[in-house]
Amino acid sequence: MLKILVTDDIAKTGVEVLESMPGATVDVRTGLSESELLEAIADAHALVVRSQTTVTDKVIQAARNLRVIGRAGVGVDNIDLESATRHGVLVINAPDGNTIAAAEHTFAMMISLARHIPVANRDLLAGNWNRKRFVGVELRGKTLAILGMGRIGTEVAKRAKVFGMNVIGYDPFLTEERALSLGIVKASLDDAIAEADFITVHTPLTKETHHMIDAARLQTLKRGVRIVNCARGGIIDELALCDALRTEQVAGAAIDVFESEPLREDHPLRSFDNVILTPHLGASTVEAQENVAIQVAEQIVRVLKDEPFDHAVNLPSLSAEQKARLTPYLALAEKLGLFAAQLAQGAPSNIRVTYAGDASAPDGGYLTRTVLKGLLGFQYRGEINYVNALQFAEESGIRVQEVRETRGRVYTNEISISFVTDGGLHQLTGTLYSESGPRIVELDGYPIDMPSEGVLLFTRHKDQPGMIGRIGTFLGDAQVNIAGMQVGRRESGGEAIMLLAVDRSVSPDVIGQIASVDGILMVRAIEL
Ligand SMILES: NC(=O)c1ccc[n+]([C@@H]2O[C@H](COP(=O)([O-])OP(=O)(O)OC[C@H]3O[C@@H](n4cnc5c(N)ncnc54)[C@H](O)[C@@H]3O)[C@@H](O)[C@H]2O)c1
Ligand SMILES: O=C(O)CC[C@@H](O)C(=O)O
Repeated sequence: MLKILVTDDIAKTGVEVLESMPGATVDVRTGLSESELLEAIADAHALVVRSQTTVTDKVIQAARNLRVIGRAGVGVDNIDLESATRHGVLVINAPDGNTIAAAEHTFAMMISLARHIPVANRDLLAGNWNRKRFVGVELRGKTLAILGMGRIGTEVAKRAKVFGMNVIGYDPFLTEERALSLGIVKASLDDAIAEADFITVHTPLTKETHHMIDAARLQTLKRGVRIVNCARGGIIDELALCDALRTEQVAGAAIDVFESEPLREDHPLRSFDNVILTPHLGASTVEAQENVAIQVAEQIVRVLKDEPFDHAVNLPSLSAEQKARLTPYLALAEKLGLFAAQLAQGAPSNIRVTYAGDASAPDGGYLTRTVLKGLLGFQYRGEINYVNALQFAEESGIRVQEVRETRGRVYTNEISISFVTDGGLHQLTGTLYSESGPRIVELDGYPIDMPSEGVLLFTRHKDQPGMIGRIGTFLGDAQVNIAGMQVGRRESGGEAIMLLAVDRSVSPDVIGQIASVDGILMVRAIEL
């Protein structure tokens, strides 16, 4: 039975999607202390969180069966991604379900700030009627700097244009062409903020964006600027912002997200009339919560069912067309990796994977991850998967190289692995026949043709009379039937290879007997 643990409040519709998965139990337990979380996650196969649960390295290490962490939302800064990747745990999110909610909240904050709505409301409820005190400013004609022109930044830009604002966008991935099509101006960070009457941030929180607006930058802004943060606490230095509010360098701020949440009761941001605070409500609409809960739940189910999934945060993303093209090659790549592991019998120091012809189209590294999953996963008892394969190789000092060639040497598509171990260099090539599926077509430089499945016996031996007969006799005596045979040699009397397809596993005793035959240089049982 698979266990799906949900530790933050997600919409009921999302929980229902999880509950509809046959063979799974869903355990919804919110508000857990760290020790309760460590206990609950120990046997969980999937974890679903929003932003309240902090998924640390300790939590990931305590999770013996964890395959996937789903974030019902965008930001994954509450998840230790590095640890998840190292432990082969997939992290997925729901990237677009709350875009509109967050953009609308940003706009609500900006208008409230411009027109003093929260403070005027409080004042009126206190019994006053102060029309002169709350004269605001218009958005029309003002300059808005948007830092981070992704999904939410783009939606904010569209709304700002409708309000007649001049919009400047800063984002390393913003092209002139896209800026033009949105009717905004692309600028560097410092140029964007220098002229702004309003600034809003929409980047993730990363090492680069942490305190992107700090004390020094606040001093370079136009006096009287208004600042909105509905992205992540920590992008703007909160204490520096408080100083700039005190000196009136900043005329107002609207903040939804904080460096530490919940915001502590004595935080200085709570003391300003011209500061609007909301408790991380950017994504809190009925629609957004349904969207993200369903989106993440559907992907969790797909991951647990070993079906193709979307929105992986710690794997490269692929288009539907790339996925469809890649699927048959994944099987071949994994079989080649498995074959290589059993051929090598020792850790490789160098692995080169060459993709040729139809197999060489860009794939975000998935095929190489799959080769490594087969190769290293066999040697390290399955602890390697698509998520951690490259990192594992790197940390183990294994040099992995990818080569792409437009044409195969013999076939229209080829995947070749060459790898070096203490025992020497091996090379293996596979291809995908449209009629008969994945085949092994080259082994250590000898052309062969075998399906990449079942039980195989590989020998390298001296090319001398009687070798094949003696190997056949050992197998016959052990009741192992031979289903197919490929032999190859470069010159008579030199070295030769033989690859046998057999009907059942060959015991280590039989392998030992074959290895002891005079003239046998290498023998391997290979199960694919
Ligand atoms: N308040 C909320 O409840 C709420 C809701 C949703 C999202 N968010 C936050 O908003 C952020 C943005 O969400 P999104 O859906 O637009 O994400 P997105 O990935 O679509 O956009 C983020 C953009 O930031 C840009 N960026 C990254 N580093 C940058 C840098 N150093 N300088 C400038 N730009 C940089 C990226 O290029 C990207 O275009 C999320 O990371 C999340 O933390 C908050
Ligand atoms: O879970 C939430 O409500 C917040 C989500 C938001 O911060 C996000 O990054 O998607």
